[in-house]
Amino acid sequence: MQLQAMHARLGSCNRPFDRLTRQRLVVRSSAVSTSIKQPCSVNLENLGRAEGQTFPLNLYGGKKQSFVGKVVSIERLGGRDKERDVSHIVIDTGGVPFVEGQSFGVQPPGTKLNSRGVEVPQHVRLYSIASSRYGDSGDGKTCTLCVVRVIYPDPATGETVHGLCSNYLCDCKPGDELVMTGPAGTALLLNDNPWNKRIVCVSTGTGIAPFRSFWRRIFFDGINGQASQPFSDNAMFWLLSGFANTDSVLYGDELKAALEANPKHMRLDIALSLEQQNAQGGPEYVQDRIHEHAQEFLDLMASDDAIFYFCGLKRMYSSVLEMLETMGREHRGMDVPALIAQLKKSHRWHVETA
Ligand SMILES: Cc1cc2nc3c(=O)[nH]c(=O)nc-3n(C[C@H](O)[C@H](O)[C@H](O)COP(=O)(O)OP(=O)(O)OC[C@H]3O[C@@H](n4cnc5c(N)ncnc54)[C@H](O)[C@@H]3O)c2cc1C
Repeated sequence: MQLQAMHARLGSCNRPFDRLTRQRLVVRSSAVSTSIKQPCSVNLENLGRAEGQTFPLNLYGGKKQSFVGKVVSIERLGGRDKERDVSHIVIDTGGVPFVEGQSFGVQPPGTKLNSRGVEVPQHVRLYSIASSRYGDSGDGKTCTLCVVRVIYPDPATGETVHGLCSNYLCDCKPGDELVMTGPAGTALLLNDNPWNKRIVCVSTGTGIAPFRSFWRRIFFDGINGQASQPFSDNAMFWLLSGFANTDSVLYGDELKAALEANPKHMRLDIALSLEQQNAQGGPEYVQDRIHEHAQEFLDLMASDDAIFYFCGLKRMYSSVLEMLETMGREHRGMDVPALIAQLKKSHRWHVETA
């Protein structure tokens, strides 16, 4: 069904998680593992709660059953060389609810030996959900993952190592069934009224995945693929994202479309480390882009409403922190660590690093 028709049919009050109340959810699952029963029935009374929001949390996995997701489509996103091979994978979850900023777990097939030499199932890997709660098809039946294929030389032997789960996912085909867990995570939850907030997101590489769920939610979830709520005058979604080069930028066309449709409420800064130079003539990283907007960034940090989100590698976040401290000293003698502690306390500073 066309997205437009789907939205018209659903209406805003008939959406999957908007209408999620204390109810029992039945999800059909076909068996790919003997530990998974079908159909599985999940009691949604134990919802997560944080910052005044209620959301589904850890409905599947751990001591509970996993669920089975079915690959609907897989598309390669940018990155000509294999090292930056990223896949956009749409998965039919049967309607497992989630909210923007959460992750799903995927359990790759096979077993491994644990530290006691006992054969155990492979452990679950987490992947940020890159679609809004309604999925890219708008019917709340799918989620989208954005997965980079992990390939690296073993530091000891120099042999090429292929990450198990990322390669499994990047090689999957439509119709393949995945053992999944979740939804997990409360660190990056999008504020429940982003149309009335100033939201600043900083990412590198596939750290952009949860922020795609944000911009899908903010700009595309309404009828005709438009914003589903009116924006307040100063509402803003500002994405600062770092990639190696133009070819490896993820979701560039979609970001451009969102920017063109919402110039008053969206800002985009992309740093390309192999193509652009910072003020010192070195590679331009996302923290350099923050530095170029230092005054504005610090003003937002000192404001009483802006909300900050960071997602990417740990070293990206430490470089950003270092840069913010430098900026604080350069600009106003601001005590940036104290300010961040305050922002964290008021739930306006969210970090997820891997
Ligand atoms: C909350 C959360 C969200 C995540 N979201 C995403 C996402 O949206 N997209 C995504 O692609 N990934 C995401 N990840 C990472 C993902 O969970 C996996 O860790 C990743 O795909 C690697 O799993 P794998 O099974 O392929 O590799 P494994 O077989 O588990 O191998 C990975 C191991 O290799 C090591 N390693 C990796 N690269 C190198 C290197 N260059 N040199 C030396 N050692 C190395 C790692 O330290 C690790 O021990 C997320 C992680 C977390 C915690």
